[in-house]
Amino acid sequence: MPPLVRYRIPIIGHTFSYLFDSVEFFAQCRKEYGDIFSLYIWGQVRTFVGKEHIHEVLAKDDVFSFKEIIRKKIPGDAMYAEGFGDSRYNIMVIKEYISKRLEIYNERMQTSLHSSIQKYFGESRESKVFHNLHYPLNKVVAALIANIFVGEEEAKNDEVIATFAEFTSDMAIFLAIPPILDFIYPGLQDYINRIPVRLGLYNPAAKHRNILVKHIKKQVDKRLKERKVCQDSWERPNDLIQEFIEEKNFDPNNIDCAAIADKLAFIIFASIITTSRSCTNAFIDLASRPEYIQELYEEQLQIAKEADKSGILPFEALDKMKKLDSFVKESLRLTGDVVGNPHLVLKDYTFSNGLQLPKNHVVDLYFDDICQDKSLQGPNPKSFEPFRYVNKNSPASKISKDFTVFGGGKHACPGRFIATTQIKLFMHNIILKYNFRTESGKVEEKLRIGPMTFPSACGVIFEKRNATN
Ligand code: HEM
Repeated sequence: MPPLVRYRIPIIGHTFSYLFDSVEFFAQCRKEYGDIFSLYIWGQVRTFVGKEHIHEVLAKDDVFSFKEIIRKKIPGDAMYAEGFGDSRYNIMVIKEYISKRLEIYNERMQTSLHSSIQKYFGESRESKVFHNLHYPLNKVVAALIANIFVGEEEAKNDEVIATFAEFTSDMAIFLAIPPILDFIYPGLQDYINRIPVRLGLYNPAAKHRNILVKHIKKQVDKRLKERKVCQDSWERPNDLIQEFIEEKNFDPNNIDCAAIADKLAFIIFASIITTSRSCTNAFIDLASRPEYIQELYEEQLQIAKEADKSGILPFEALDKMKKLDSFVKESLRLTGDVVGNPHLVLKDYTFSNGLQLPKNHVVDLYFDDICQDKSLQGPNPKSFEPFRYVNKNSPASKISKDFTVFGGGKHACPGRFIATTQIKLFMHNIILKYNFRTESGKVEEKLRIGPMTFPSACGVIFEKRNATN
């Protein structure tokens, strides 16, 4: 078994150090116990795996499962007939229906971004201070993703954008409840959390599901009717609804819009807050370091020459944002989560170094051990070096042994291409349009809750650029 780090207070074990001193505490454990060690947290022994063995966890999906942890924590099975759906199908949807067709969505994503930036940040030449930028940026990303999932028309509806924006945080309540009852019996908290959902007393998904069903029904009815009338001259809409309508098992005589809404649920859950959080972090990381804005601005100005009259860039222009891509990747690398991405052990397992784990054990990845390691990241791994990846053939969407923000192995995030595309497009536009800096004039740190981080709620000063600055 992995070594259990010494602790003094029975029952509480390492819970306090995990919650209130995670950065130093994990570094100390790593130094004393090596790259695999166990801690006693919330009444349970959990194992943390560092850089030498993280890839074993990510590669062996017959042994380690992230999805099973989500299933245990979020009662998707009690809210949806099919739970959170079949993960192979979810991956296929993202790869085949979205990533391979990103070019088709290019113009729409940019148009959506232009209007969202205008809506939330405005055209005024006077400087303005915005606080808590994660809130508007979550809506910006929600509108972008809704556009691809339910189409251009429905994505303009505020109700739809609100559902896309709020779905994950409403569901994440189950992840946010501290598992205090696990001190009494491991797993008790998840069991109790499920009860009100099973009894039909509480269901955070219900409101969003109804909204999705209403808008999907409107589109499906409209499209089937128009296709019949227009026949060959009908212009096929591009979005996930249309993809689902064209699947073999879709029956136009027995349309189940709830089933279509349920197909979207997990993908909405996985896509929006992850992307908006990273987008907000990248933006505040740059506002914190205004000395890099000019260099990035010059790159964006050069690329903007390829835009058409409406300011839409060709899809290939994204590949030319070399410095911006590196900046985004550095921001992702320094997200600041010390540990995370828990996996359930599905069967007894022996690591390549001989340490053994029993079935049903939980293993977390020790991210800092990769993200802040000199041998993997090069000199000054703790400092933010925005152009670290320029000319390294290492784009932000690339998973590798030294970059596990999108996981790795078979279950590496299939949405990473769309996520990085959206973050870069947002940053490109915001850099071209505004000058910005933190209100404090300092580097703003993320909000830390235990080993996890959230975007800073700090003030950022926006000033609309003149044509000359
Ligand atoms: C910056 C944004 C994002 C980050 C940091 C992120 C991170 C991750 C990570 C670490 C995993 C791996 C979990 C594992 O180890 O099994 C994952 C899986 C997943 N992500 Fe993302 N993600 C992001 C955006 C997206 C987007 C935009 C989508 C959808 C369009 C998406 C869909 C998924 C799905 C469906 C899975 C599960 C894959 C599977 O079961 O094999 N993600 N993501």
